[in-house]
Amino acid sequence: MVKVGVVGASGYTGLELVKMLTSHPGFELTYLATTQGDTLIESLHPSLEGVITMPVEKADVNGVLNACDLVFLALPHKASMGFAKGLLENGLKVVDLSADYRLQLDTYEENYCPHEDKEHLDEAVYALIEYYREELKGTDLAAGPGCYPTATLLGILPFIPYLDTSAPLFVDAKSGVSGAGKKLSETTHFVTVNDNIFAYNPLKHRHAPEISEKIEKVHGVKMHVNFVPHLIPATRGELVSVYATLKADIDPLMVLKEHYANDPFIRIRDKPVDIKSTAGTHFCDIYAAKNGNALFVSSAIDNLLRGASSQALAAANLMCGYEEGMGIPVIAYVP
Ligand SMILES: NC(=O)C1=CN([C@@H]2O[C@H](COP(=O)(O)OP(=O)(O)OC[C@H]3O[C@@H](n4cnc5c(N)ncnc54)[C@H](OP(=O)(O)O)[C@@H]3O)[C@@H](O)[C@H]2O)C=CC1
Ligand SMILES: CC(=O)N[C@@H](CCC(=O)OP(=O)(O)O)C(=O)O
Repeated sequence: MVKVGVVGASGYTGLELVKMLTSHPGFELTYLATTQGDTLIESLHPSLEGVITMPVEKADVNGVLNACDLVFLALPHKASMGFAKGLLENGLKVVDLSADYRLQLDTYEENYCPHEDKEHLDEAVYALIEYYREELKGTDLAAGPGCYPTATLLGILPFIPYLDTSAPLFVDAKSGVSGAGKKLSETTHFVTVNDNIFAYNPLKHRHAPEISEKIEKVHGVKMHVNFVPHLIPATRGELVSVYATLKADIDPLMVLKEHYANDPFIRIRDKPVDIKSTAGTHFCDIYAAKNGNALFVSSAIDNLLRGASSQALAAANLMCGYEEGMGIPVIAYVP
């Protein structure tokens, strides 16, 4: 068994990791931490009462090094790299869910803050599983993609060779409120979100440069991404609609089916996709259609799982020589 820990265990993605790791056949959960510690996991998450009992420590690099072979960092940006540095220097395997190791240095510093661990940034593998599977098998540092970039890239990457790259690319994304993490804010307040839907940070969200950078890395094509996220009155789930212009006469569903023929966690749908069918799972459901040269691609994921924790777990599986799908959830919360 590989010994694993979760730092940030009180948060939403931390909880999802604990839920999956409790019954994972190849990983033994040996360390849990938050900023304060001194509690039990079932006290932080009463839903775990009767399922698992385990102490939660105050987060500490030496504590992780003594207890774990691999650690998941479910921490906010900036906090993560401060913590990861000491672990990586000591040879620990790290799967980071924040943005700290996702981007090349200039993109990161333009959109976040000065980087505090430049030394390890180049070693990080972007954990968009279907595109970086082989690299993940050989790395000690996986960087979990953002939830919106995950759904967007899985939908649009197969089409990049067929797009008119001089035409605008629009990404219209909708997310459940858990995408914002557990901290309280006016934007995520019940009264703001209930019976409501609204765009936020239109055309200037930090995930647009992440999507552009990864399109360029995979296809060598520079594309400006017009990205508009919306908040919807749902707890979890993300639906991304991409509007693009084709330069070639293709059958969109055939392109998707051929591209993902060997990817068991991508489901190509013949009808428009919905969030509920992926809630609680690692699946990304994708649908596409065209009208002349107008292309519509729609993808749905669970932001907490495929958008964060199950994608992190799939990366950890590959980093430890396990099957990608080991312990990965596939049964949706339906109805
Ligand atoms: N929510 C989502 O859908 C997605 C989230 N992510 C990323 O995953 C990461 C975690 O997100 P999420 O779980 O939603 O966030 P939450 O705010 O729900 O949880 C973050 C947790 O980190 C803990 N924490 C904060 N600072 C520190 C620190 N210095 N040391 C130890 N623990 C700390 C907090 O615990 P406490 O205050 O109790 O100590 C908190 O519980 C973020 O980087 C986020 O951007 C990525 C993709 C999707
Ligand atoms: C609904 C909501 O607020 N979502 C978050 C994105 C969450 C996520 O994937 O991403 P990071 O790891 O990059 O924070 C946002 O718009 O900032």
